[in-house]
Amino acid sequence: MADTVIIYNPQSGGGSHADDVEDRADLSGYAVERSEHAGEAVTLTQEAIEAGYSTIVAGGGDGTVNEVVQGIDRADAFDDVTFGILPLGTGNNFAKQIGITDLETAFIALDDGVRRTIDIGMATDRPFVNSCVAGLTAESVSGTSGALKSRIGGLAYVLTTLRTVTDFEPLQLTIDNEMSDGDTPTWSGEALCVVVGNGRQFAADGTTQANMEDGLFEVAIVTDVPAIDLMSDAVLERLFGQDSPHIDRFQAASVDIRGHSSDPIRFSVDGETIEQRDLVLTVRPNRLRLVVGEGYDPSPMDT
Ligand SMILES: Nc1ncnc2c1ncn2[C@@H]1O[C@H](COP(=O)(O)OP(=O)(O)OP(=O)(O)O)[C@@H](O)[C@H]1O
Repeated sequence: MADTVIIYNPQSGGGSHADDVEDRADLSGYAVERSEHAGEAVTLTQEAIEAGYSTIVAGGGDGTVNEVVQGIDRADAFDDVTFGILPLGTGNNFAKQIGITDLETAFIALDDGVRRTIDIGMATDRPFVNSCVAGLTAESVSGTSGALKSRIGGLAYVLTTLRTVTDFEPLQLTIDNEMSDGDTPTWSGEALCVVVGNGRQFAADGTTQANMEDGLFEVAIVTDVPAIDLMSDAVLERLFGQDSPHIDRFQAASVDIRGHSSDPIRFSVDGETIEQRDLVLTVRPNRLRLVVGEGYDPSPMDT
């Protein structure tokens, strides 16, 4: 039996890749399981693990990545399997961050590439690889310019959302953090959004890469936005770039977010929306064994 299975979403990225995927998978001797409806990749992953596959590949976009990671978690198999990605979605945001830029690169990495073991985040009992955003969510991902992203990192996604939102009520929050030195500071106040990043695009120091193997989240609290025209990238960069007075940035091993109002807060956990008043986010250090591309630099902050 093959030891690698591709959990394939034929609808991702608008479809039309089925033949390429099946042919190329055949060449490498990988099995393919197609999902037939949203959410099915979770159960297909659990079944594949039960059947004995040791490398589980999400063939799709960020939604499929999310479902396969949920499946690995539900099978309690982080210690047993390696996770890979074929970037077949529209955005492929997470795949790009780990050097998996296109289909052929992905197959080369699966066949013979580097494996790293990265941190994952837990939003209570829901695993995430990229981010959890409270408040404003990154709805305008497609409208985010690459240039702005390369200058202010993953926050660019959230901040360009500000252009489409006119009446967003700030959240009243208390946030308890556990820092790497054991300190547990509390933040309390009004925030437009809180971005808890695990992925490489959420860099604490304003660069575009964060370390995904350091056991820490990169946290950014956007505290206020001046009432000026945000349409130009230059304005966003000036307001929210390095040392911005409008953002508090820090690293933490756990983040406990509690709303002051009785209304629930909207959280986007790797793109899935949940609504609740409180949420505890913890890092599970070095938890997910991952197939990465050549562009993946394990500790970009140190270079
Ligand atoms: N057979 C299917 N038919 C319809 N929807 C499906 C099917 N299989 C999976 N899905 C759903 O499609 C959603 C979107 O897929 P996915 O994220 O893989 O691609 P995408 O949206 O094109 O890419 P990205 O998220 O990277 O922009 C997933 O959340 C999944 O639940």
